[in-house]
Amino acid sequence: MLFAVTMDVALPTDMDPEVRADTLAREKTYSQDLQRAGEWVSIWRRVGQYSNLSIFDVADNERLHDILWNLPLFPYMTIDVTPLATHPSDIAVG
Ligand SMILES: O=C(O)CC1=CCC(=O)O1
Repeated sequence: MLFAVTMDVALPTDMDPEVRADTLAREKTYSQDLQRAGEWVSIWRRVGQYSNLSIFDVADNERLHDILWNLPLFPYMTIDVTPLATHPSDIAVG
């Protein structure tokens, strides 16, 4: 199942710099492991925002929820999920 997910990040301005650096490093590793596994298909920076738009290809809603819930940055994110269906005009479909 394909999903488009936006993640808006709002880190506390008074966050301890070491905690911030550690959280961001863990987020990167977590994301890249899932990209290598094929579930996190792509990640794009939304221009001018501390936000990304990502495409996920996962087994079901529960798997996506599990992935998002365990993001190291989850406590500092506003997340929006859009389930995707094939468009009949997609030339890859015919
Ligand atoms: O968009 C961001 O910076 C947050 C994020 C999600 C995965 C990642 O590596 O960074």
